[in-house]
Amino acid sequence: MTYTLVLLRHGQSEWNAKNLFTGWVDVPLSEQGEAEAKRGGELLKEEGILPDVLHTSLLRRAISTANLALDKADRHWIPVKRHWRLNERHYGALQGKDKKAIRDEYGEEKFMEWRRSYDTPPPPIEIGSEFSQDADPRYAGEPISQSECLKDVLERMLPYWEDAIVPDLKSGKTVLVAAHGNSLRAIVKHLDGISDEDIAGLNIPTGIPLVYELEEDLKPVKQGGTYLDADAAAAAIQAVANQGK
Ligand SMILES: O=C(O)[C@@H](CO)OP(=O)(O)O
Repeated sequence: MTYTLVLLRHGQSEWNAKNLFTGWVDVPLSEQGEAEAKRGGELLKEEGILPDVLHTSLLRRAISTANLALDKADRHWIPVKRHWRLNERHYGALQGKDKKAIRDEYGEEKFMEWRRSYDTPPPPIEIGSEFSQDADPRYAGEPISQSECLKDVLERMLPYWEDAIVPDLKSGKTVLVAAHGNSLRAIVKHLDGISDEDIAGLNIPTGIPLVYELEEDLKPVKQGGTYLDADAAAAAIQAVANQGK
């Protein structure tokens, strides 16, 4: 028997459209992002991949995407679990900054190190500043960060993966995880056993379901899983890679 896991990055957000570093800032979907989310749900329905349970981050772009997609798939009624451990990577002092402006100011190498290196976090965000989450009640009492690299994301995501997602998979449920570019990169790195170096080259497109069939030991039947719209995914992956240029 295999287990079915569907990973869904939120549709385009208003800040994706403006090319701003977002991280934990809770921005809404753009109109295009809403359309992507609905299309994601239609793809699930067309393929007959119908989630039994939903896991989301605490950020509205993931929550809204899941709601729109599941409504299209007639699965709006399934149980939901949410956790900050599925949030986007905390982008530290870069949150709210224009990607191209940061690239122009610091150069391509530093820009890519902050965006995609496995273990170099951006500079920490100042407590109390406009785009900091330190006073946000949804994180009260939680060990939240002031900046994260992908390694940090993987380490804070794994307890939730093991304690909440794996049990749902092992009970035979089709599991939908609606989350973010970098929290999903962490899950994919873990599932596919991607090296710290190679993960830098992996980007996840917005709004296109990525389906993994997993063996009993949770190894993917097919490395990299399957995007339900492969052509759209290839184009959208390139667009993410080109951000800031
Ligand atoms: O700004 C962000 O939070 C993320 C995702 O949109 O960007 P990047 O792809 O540059 O890691």
